[in-house]
Amino acid sequence: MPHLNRSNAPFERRIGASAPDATGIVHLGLGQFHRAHAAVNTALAMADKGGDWGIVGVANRSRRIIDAMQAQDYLYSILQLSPEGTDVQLVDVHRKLLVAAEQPGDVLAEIADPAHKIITLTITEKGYNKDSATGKLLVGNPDIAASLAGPDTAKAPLAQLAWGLVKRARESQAPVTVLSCDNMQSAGTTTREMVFEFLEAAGVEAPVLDYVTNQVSFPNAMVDRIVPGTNEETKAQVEKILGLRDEAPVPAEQFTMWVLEDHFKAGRPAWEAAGAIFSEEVEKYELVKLRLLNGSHSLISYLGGLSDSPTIPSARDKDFVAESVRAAIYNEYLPSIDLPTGFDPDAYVAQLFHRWQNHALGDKTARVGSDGSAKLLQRIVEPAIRLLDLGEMPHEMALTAASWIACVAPPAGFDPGAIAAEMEEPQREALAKATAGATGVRDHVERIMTGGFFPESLGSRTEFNDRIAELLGIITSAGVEAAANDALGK
Ligand SMILES: NC(=O)c1ccc[n+]([C@@H]2O[C@H](COP(=O)([O-])OP(=O)(O)OC[C@H]3O[C@@H](n4cnc5c(N)ncnc54)[C@H](O)[C@@H]3O)[C@@H](O)[C@H]2O)c1
Ligand SMILES: O=P(O)(O)OC[C@@H](O)[C@@H](O)[C@H](O)[C@H](O)CO
Repeated sequence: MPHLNRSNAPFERRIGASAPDATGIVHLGLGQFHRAHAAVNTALAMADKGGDWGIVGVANRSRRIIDAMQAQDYLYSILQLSPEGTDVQLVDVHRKLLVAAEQPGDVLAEIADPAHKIITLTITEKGYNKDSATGKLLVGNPDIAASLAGPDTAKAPLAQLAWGLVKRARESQAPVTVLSCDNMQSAGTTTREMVFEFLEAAGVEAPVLDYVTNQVSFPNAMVDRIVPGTNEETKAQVEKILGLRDEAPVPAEQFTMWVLEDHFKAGRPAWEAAGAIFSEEVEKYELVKLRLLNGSHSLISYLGGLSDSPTIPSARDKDFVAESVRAAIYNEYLPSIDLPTGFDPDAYVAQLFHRWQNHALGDKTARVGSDGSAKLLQRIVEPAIRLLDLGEMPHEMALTAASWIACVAPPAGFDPGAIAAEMEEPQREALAKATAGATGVRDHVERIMTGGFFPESLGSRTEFNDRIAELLGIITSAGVEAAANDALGK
């Protein structure tokens, strides 16, 4: 089977125009989501309105995607999977690819290059190194600590960004925009805070701080498209449709949404031509998405993981999962959000349930359930505290926490099974250490909730910890469906 490249790529499958050779964007975190979201929007914007917005893509450590894309003249496929059908489209928007671990100096030089007007990020929630308990930069994190000494030591992506901005400040002072495309509340503001804390901890000179204050913007943005991991089946499906071998395709649902603040210091692609929405209510959209979609997604993944559902749609098909998610959304998440103007929550929720039923996409519960310690902070803390303050018990937030604990930090003697074992959890070891020798399920929960994994404002709520422990006890003794029914008051 011939490999995809520029000479054999079918023109009619191309998304938008080919990018020009000139690059205007540097992207850190060349993973699945960037390639199916910002890259696609940028190609579409340039097809309609032009601009020198080719992308320099930076992978963190692995050469896998880069080697495959380079062998294909930077082209790759989006395998769009939905109940309505399957389609392949080709993206041609990257013009240079780097691996940060191998070319750290080159990454800083690309960030500092005045031709580059936007630095986009998908470095994952944990990549911001924000302390769960204090909200401050984790200066003690080994990668951050090692990166503080100087630009040559920059290991973490956040540090590469910060040292790249220092280089830019010292060389050209050219204005630039840093655009986080990660699932975080106040994503831009958070990025700015972490960058500033890093620069202050590194002791950089005052003019650099002035430059970042005045010449670098950090707009907030809400990003949305369900983009699972690639596997051999993805490649086989693309091959069948295209008649070409693509080693770097990305599966994705059809739905896509991007809401951004229009605060760009040095211009931007005409993303509105691709359907992006520019709004001053972005933080409200972020909350809607992080709670209704991502918060529910976490709950589906942990309930699914504990009931042998390998995919989100197979979990969502279970009545007790669907009922739990509806209760979480309508009783606990929605009342916690000041909705954007004109927003129709029922239509949004109906659309979510439809998206979660996408068996063709087959998004994995293990993917969605990964990194829970970084993600649940964005999702359950405020809605839980809100209800507790009103004297009500947030049963579904407690169920989310209990099922997460059951999956990644199970009490002694409980085996959550193979799907839970597949979930990546950066705090797995720390959680195991914190709970070692716990005297029972209540003590186990107490050690997690007060162990620095959650802010004290939630961890200190005894009544919430009691409820988590009750539900965790039911999960371990009678199973997750029984716990979900208990949370539903059945
Ligand atoms: N996949 C989705 O459905 C989706 C949807 C919306 C938003 N997002 C956001 O995009 C992020 C990345 O998702 P993805 O699907 O591209 O994942 P991915 O695993 O394909 O890519 C993650 C990228 O992040 C970087 N990274 C990984 N671990 C890191 C670490 N410990 N520190 C710093 N950087 C690290 C790597 O460079 C990697 O290329 C998510 O965490 C989320 O915030 C994803
Ligand atoms: O990407 P994460 O790791 O923040 O969360 C997992 C999923 O909820 C998420 O990837 C969704 O698929 C995505 O946020 C949809 O836009």
